[in-house]
Parts: sequence; structure tokens; C-alpha cells
Amino acid sequence: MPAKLSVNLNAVAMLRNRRDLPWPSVTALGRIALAAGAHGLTVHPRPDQRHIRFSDLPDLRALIDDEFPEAEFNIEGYPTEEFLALVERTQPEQVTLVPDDPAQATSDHGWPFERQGNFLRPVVARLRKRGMRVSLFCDPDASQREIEAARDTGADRVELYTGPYGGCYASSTKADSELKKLDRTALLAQAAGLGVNAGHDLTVDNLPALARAVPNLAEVSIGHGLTADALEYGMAGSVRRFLAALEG
Ligand SMILES: CC(=O)[C@@H](O)[C@H](O)COP(=O)(O)O
Ligand SMILES: NCC(=O)COP(=O)(O)O
Repeated sequence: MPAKLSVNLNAVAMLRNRRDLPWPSVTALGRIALAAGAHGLTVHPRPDQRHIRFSDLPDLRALIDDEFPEAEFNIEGYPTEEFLALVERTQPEQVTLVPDDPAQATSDHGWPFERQGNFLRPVVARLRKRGMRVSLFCDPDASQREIEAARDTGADRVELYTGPYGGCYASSTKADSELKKLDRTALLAQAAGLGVNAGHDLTVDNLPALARAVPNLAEVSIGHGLTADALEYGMAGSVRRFLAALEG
């Protein structure tokens, strides 16, 4: 079965935030994405709310609950107390914990699981106890020890950081070596009993090779590349193009 597609709405929110006006509407674009076949919506509320605002979350939660009850909501972020309270209020199906510094422009690395295990363990337990699946952002070349430390936090899944692969896709030899790293890490995660998600800088062009190289992918979350594609093909057209790309 192909991986599920979760559409990340951060880039739509960023466009909306250029003006003090309510368009483009994050909820309306989320509705079009889900109606076109996307399996879920992802948001990554950052502490400065420069993309998704905390006030967007109830509307997106209601959209899924009222109109697309089969879909999943995935909220990503660094687990500050403010973030944890936000997800507890929103009750997404999945929370993806990311080791981002508040000043970071975008996510660019996974957790150092061995070093941060003691920090992550109670956070993962707190979220899972409230019924949320927990995924942890993971370097594309994490070692077996790191993957085992990820499993020992009690998390359900890891999300492989695909930035290095996405960023070099045009140069095929480098892309091949990045794909091999991702495949190896995905297999280590699977052997440790963890599900495997992936995301960052994925596009309709680089997705088929990833889907073929990492056959145990459960879900990809895609925002920047899909929103850029939607300027050309419309949100519904782009969702259909990315779903087809996931078939490999
Ligand atoms: C964890 C991850 O890779 C994505 O959430 C990515 O960081 C998108 O976030 P921005 O859209 O805020 O760059
Ligand atoms: N988890 C990755 C994500 O949600 C989207 O990242 P990007 O496609 O905006 O790079």
C-alpha cells in the first residue's frame, strides 16, 4: 500500500499572514486537499506563529471531525509546555516532536535520541496516555544505537528528515546515496518496531524514487513543494499528482 499523504498547511498560512486579512484560508485549502484524497493535514506551529497561528487549530480540528472523520491531524513542534498544552487542547491523531530552536528558519535535523532520551521519555508518555500517536523527527542516517534509543522513548514512529535528499535530487549520484541512507534507517526503525514517516523538501519529482527506495513508509507530510505545485495545478490537482507520485 502506498504511503499516506498529509498536506502541511504552513506555507498557505505564511501567505495568508502577509496581510491582516483572512485569505488564503488555511481551513478552505485544507478542505480542498482532503476532498481531493489527502489522508490528513499537518501543521507546525512555531513559537512566533509566523506560519500557522495557534488560533487556526480549532478550525482545522473541526474540519476533520465534522467533514472528514477518516482523516488524521498531525501537529509538529518542539515540546515546550506551551506546545504540549496546545496539542492537548486540540487532540491530533499524531504529534511529531521536532528538536527545533525557536530561532530556526525551518527544521534541519533530527533528535539526538541517546542524549535526549531522558527528556523525551516523559513527554512521549504524556502524549500517548492522552491517546495521541507520537512520532519523533529523525536524522536520515541515524545509527542503530540511535534508533534503539528512539524506540526506548516509547514513541510509535520516527519521521525521517528528507531535506538532504530533497535538496540534492537534481544531482543523481548524491541523491542515490541519500536514498540508501534513508532506506537503511527505515529498515533499522522497522526492525526496532517503529513505524516510519518521512518529510521535508519532498516534491512530485523526488517522491517516486523515495517511495520505491523506502517501501515501509507509512506517511509523508509535504508542505512547501506541494504548495508551490498548487500555484500551477491548484490544490486538488497537486494532491492528485502527489498521490500518484507515491505509487512510485
Ligand atoms: C518537521 C518538518 O520538516 C516540517 O515541519 C518543516 O519544518 C516545515 O516547517 P516550516 O514550514 O515551518 O518550515
Ligand atoms: N514534516 C515535514 C513537513 O510537514 C513538510 O515539510 P516541507 O514539505 O514543507 O519541507
